[in-house]
Amino acid sequence: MSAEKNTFAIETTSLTKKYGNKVVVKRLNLKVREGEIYGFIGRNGAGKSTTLKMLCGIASPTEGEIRIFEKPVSDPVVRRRLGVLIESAGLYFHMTARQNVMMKAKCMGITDEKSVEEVLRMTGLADAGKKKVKHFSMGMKQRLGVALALLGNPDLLILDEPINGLDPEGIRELRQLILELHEEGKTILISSHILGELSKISTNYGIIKDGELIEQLTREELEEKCQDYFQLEVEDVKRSLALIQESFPQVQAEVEDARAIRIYGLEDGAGLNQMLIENQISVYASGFHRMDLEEYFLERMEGGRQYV
Ligand SMILES: Nc1ncnc2c1ncn2[C@@H]1O[C@H](COP(=O)(O)OP(=O)(O)OP(=O)(O)O)[C@@H](O)[C@H]1O
Repeated sequence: MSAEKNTFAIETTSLTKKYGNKVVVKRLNLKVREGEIYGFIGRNGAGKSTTLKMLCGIASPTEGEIRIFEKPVSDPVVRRRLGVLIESAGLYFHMTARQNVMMKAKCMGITDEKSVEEVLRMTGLADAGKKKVKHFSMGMKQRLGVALALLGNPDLLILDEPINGLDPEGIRELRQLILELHEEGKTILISSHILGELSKISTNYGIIKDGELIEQLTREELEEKCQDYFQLEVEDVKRSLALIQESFPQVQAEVEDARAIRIYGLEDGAGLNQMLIENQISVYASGFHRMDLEEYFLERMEGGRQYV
């Protein structure tokens, strides 16, 4: 993977957007370093698209500041370094892929045909021939949207939900393309609510909930958080917790629901079961689990667990 640098491709300070009285993006301090694939994750309506629109200059912030490559987003130099795929990619359905790309190239003042061929090749559309966009699969349309975003060879790509509507093959192709672009040194911000997919490519994550950035973390930090745990289903959660804390003071235990407890940092699962049984607690089920990334994100977006 390409090396991450220490300069910021995107940095926002207290970025806020209100629609009427509703605050949909709240004081966001988003930081994306050059060379990262930044997975921007949140449920539908969390504020992802609104944030991305502000980053691209499509929507104006109510408050706060945005810097792209350490310059204001309005700077024309910044505009040229930015490629964007947001919502409907602005495709002309009665035209072919090549005609669409040529049209956008013309609007951008790009006259050399090589650039057009290059983005078609990179997105696997060079052989789409005379087929009109209206006959394209969803995957082809998304790839064409990415091709348009790639015109002008931008250093930063902002892709809003590019996986939406793609079949597994389309997802695999897009993933491959994003990884190749990253290898070339591009910084990529990609939003999605499909967590499993993002976790296959992202080097960094930002989790947005109700307009607030509740966490930013690296892939390594995330993997560390997805540690093994021991899960117990017992008849008396409260008494079990007290007994666990007394007998295994080094572990961290948390209530999952009315019957289940999660224990981190435990090595001797059998010993813990034995201790509970000796104390007349019925253990219905127990075993070691590994939290996957999806589970972690869901818990963060649902407001976290209750630690004891
Ligand atoms: N132009 C607008 N006027 C009023 N409210 C809006 C407007 N655009 C978005 N919103 C509201 O802002 C909130 C955040 O929407 P946004 O589209 O940014 O979320 P999202 O995380 O991208 O979700 P989705 O994946 O569903 O697009 C939602 O409650 C939405 O209804």
